[in-house]
Amino acid sequence: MTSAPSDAMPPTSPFATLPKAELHLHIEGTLEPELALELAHRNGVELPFANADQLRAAYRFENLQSFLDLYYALMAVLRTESDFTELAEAYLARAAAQGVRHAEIFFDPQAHIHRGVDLDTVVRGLRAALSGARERHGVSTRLIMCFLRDQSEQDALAVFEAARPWFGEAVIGIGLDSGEIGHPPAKFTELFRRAREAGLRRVAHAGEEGPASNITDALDLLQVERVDHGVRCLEDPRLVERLAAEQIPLTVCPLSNVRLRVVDTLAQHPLPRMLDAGLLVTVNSDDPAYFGGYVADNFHALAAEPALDLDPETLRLLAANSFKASFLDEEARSGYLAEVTAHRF
Ligand SMILES: Nc1ncnc2[nH]cnc12
Ligand SMILES: [Zn+2]
Repeated sequence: MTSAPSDAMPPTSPFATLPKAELHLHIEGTLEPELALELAHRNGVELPFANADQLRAAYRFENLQSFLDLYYALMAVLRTESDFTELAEAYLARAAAQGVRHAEIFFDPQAHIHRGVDLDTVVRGLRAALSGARERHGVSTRLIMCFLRDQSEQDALAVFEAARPWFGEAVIGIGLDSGEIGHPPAKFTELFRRAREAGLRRVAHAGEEGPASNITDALDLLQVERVDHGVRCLEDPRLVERLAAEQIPLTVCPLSNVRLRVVDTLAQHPLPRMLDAGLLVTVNSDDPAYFGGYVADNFHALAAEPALDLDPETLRLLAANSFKASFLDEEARSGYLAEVTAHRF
């Protein structure tokens, strides 16, 4: 049995030290096969994979849904507070080694609550890792609670209300993820209205597999401040003009787009066209354990693809964009931007 290919950069890659913010990262998508098997063993969860190589070999996806099926199934191994701490701690160590200085981390509360793991277990576990991340790893962090668009708005609202005690200090915003086709933003107007009222930041996956109109609707109906993926915006020239004029950030995930067949090959990725159109594009890893690379691996893969023709200054711009698009305050943002400017490739 062969393993799925990896897009990991060589240890000498200059992109490992380029300071960057990661704005599109599902913590559950950082569950590496080795940790999944260890947690399965510890928690008495049976998995149909005998070893990490067998599990990795299953990481070949036809589309978003075929990935999501495995992603949700493997979450069964995450049961206790310390499982979530271990998961987040492993991500932070990897992120630091990839030049990440700030991470706005997604988690999927419904995916845990629906299988009997309560919200406090998840948030307490994640917080135990994130609270000292600045000191231990040099990475500042925020949490963004994502809602599953293929579930009802009623269910989302119940979880939103239960999470209120965590708003502010622990959870700074909400997002919208999971299967995009057939689940348009219009389904979640009340959820996002409540989030606005509660002073939370707002992002949504849109224009990954779904049409460009999902991006327009996420902006108009949900008043999102950032769009996750957004690559299909290019199908609507008026939307592109608007995104450029308003400098609405797009958190693009190149290796994810290849693995989930949003694009056929990295050489055909629309990122250069998005930059040419004046869009505020950032580079992110999405679900790095499943897609063959973390965020610096994404930078490295882009730089190594001749057809994309991205020079080092463009890659520096992408790193600068990641801080501009973050929810950091002005002072922190300008400190990080100065570090990006000073970076030597
Ligand atoms: N790429 C993706 N799109 C939608 N939902 C997700 N959940 C985790 N990764 C996702
Ligand atoms: Zn995502």
